[in-house]
Amino acid sequence: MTYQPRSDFLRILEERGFIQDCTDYEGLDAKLLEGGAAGYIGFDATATSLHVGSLIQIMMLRWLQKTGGRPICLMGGGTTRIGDPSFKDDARPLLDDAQIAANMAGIRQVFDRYIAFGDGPTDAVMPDNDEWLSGLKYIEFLRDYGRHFSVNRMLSFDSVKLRLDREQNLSFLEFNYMLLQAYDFLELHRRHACVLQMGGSDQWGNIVNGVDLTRRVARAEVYGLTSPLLTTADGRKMGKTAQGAIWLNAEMLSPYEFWQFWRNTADADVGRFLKLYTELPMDEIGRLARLGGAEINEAKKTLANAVTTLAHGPEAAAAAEATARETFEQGGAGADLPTVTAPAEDAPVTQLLVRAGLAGSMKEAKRLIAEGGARVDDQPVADVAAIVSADRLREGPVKLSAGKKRHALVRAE
Ligand SMILES: Nc1ncnc2c1ncn2[C@@H]1O[C@H](COP(=O)(O)OP(=O)(O)OP(=O)(O)O)[C@@H](O)[C@H]1O
Ligand SMILES: N[C@@H](Cc1ccc(O)cc1)C(=O)O
Repeated sequence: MTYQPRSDFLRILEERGFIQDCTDYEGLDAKLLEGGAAGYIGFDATATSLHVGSLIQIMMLRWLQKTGGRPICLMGGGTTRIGDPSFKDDARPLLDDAQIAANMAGIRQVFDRYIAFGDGPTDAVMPDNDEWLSGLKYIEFLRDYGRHFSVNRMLSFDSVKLRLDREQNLSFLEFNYMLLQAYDFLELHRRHACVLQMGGSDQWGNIVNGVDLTRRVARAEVYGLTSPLLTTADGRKMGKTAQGAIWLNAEMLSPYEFWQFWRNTADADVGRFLKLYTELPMDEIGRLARLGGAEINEAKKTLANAVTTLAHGPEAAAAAEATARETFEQGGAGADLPTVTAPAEDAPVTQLLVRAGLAGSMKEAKRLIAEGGARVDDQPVADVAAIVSADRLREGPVKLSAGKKRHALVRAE
């Protein structure tokens, strides 16, 4: 984008790499300069935690708060009952009300770490769209709002087009999702004077529809802003449906494993991740990202410490760093390693590797041993039939390793 924003919020978002697209960049900039703008991001309650993909969105809300705006963290209690089809190959499994409530409780805990909630002018609020969606009357909704949507246009958005092009089924239930998310924006505009909706770039279609609906119905100018999607090394969107999600909730991923994820960042991603996921000053990030050779590892530790401190607090970050130091630099077995239990009886190493999640199957475990990648208590395992004895298990936790970086402890039940 050639336009140079003047508002702190957009300047920071732009220089830190958060911006993919905006419905009206200059207009939004002018709105933000008035001060106190309310902006929202919606999160469906499809799991008990958010993950590093949605952390990009949380960081945007955090920057909005830091620069004087009002974050609205919208819980999708209502929309979760439909399931967003955007860029999804199949319909999402339908969750019941109890699951949705439990998921929302988990997600709330995540937010409390990043955003300040309350009644002050920049304090965040957390409404649930079930409040207004569950009471909608079908015919009234169609007459008042449905008439503003063009099916022709809805079908043109990439988020549903791919499913249609592949002739995969898109149910009418899912097709309605876009209308409901659009209606949320209008409702948040009415209730909280919300002027901005943000989200990952997969949300573009849903966001643009909300901007249009609010313009038509409330005759108000509101704005949409999307971020790039964080992808895995093989180019897939990182999310909770992707294998191996990096969760923000300590019950789903220990702070140690979380720390390790950042510590193992690819060299080329260090600068990008420091900008998106930490609040370190830009010149400091520039210096860290330029480090080469072995020194880049210091930058990765700085990244891991900063992101873990935000997610789990400074003590958890320090404990994770200490465990990593013990495990990798001194060859010990840190207490924070992921731990599984096993019966106190002789057990094949292959079975324990699978139990600890270090191998996906017995076949994979055997291959790991055959290739020399498995260790028990830091000693290489040479025999695919090797066992860990009951006595050894009773003595205390056994350390298992797969390659240099993946470790786990097995304790006797
Ligand atoms: N990898 C990612 N990079 C950037 N933003 C993301 C990423 N994954 C999700 N988001 C954004 O986080 C917000 C909340 O997403 P939500 O948690 O509801 O579902 P999801 O993670 O997209 O779902 P799933 O992982 O099941 O595909 C959305 O704005 C979405 O675009
Ligand atoms: N559709 C969004 C979640 C969302 C729900 C309701 C909204 O109003 C906005 C966003 C997602 O799947 O990530």
